[in-house]
Amino acid sequence: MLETHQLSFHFAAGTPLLADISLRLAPGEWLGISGDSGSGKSTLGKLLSGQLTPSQGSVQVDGSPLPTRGLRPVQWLPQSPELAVNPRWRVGKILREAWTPPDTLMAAFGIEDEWLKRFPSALSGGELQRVCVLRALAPGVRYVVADEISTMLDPITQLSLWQALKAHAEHHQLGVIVISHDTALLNRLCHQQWHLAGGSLRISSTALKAP
Ligand SMILES: Nc1ncnc2c1ncn2[C@@H]1O[C@H](COP(=O)(O)OP(=O)(O)OP(=O)(O)O)[C@@H](O)[C@H]1O
Repeated sequence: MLETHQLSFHFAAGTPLLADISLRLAPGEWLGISGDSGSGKSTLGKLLSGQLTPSQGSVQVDGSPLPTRGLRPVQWLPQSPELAVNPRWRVGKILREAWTPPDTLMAAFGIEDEWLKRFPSALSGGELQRVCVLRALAPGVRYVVADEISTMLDPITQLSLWQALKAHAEHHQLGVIVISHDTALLNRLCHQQWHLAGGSLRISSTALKAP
């Protein structure tokens, strides 16, 4: 179970951006988060994955705090994949630094062998995004925060990315948080949906889908 307990956060000398956020996500469950631009969705994603430290409260996986070193059990996937990779490494090294995915998964995510020899700048944003999503699915990862990951993809690639992630998540009981402005996407994918406004999360879908 991924849980936050009364999580609060403010940037240095700022007013609180997030206040008393408590949420729970079970393995295999999908949770959607919407909210206006600047409401703090990406900041929440970074807190959940351990990339930022809460001002107050905690994030726990199965009752334990997030580890401070080694593999992060909660992976945050940002909208802009080029910010998440070393531009001086070839794509193959970027991917295999995390793990070596089986060929079937490479195919499911539409990743071509030939890309692995290139540098990130020689891939399109959508191609690099798929590499980054697959990189985040290394064994030991339990939860993924997908922060507007499909915004830059065409509709067909978008669909195949979500199908591949869904199949993998079902098989490995991965919990997924989808951050998006796209209500239709959240309705389609998520068991529960929350809306972030004024620093607080409110349930935005009363009709919770069965996981
Ligand atoms: N390092 C930082 N220092 C100070 N303020 C920051 C920092 N990073 C983000 N912010 C501010 O925190 C607020 C929330 O940012 P965040 O990126 O979490 O919003 P968001 O809801 O994800 O927005 P969007 O939908 O536009 O991506 C914004 O007002 C932003 O300017």
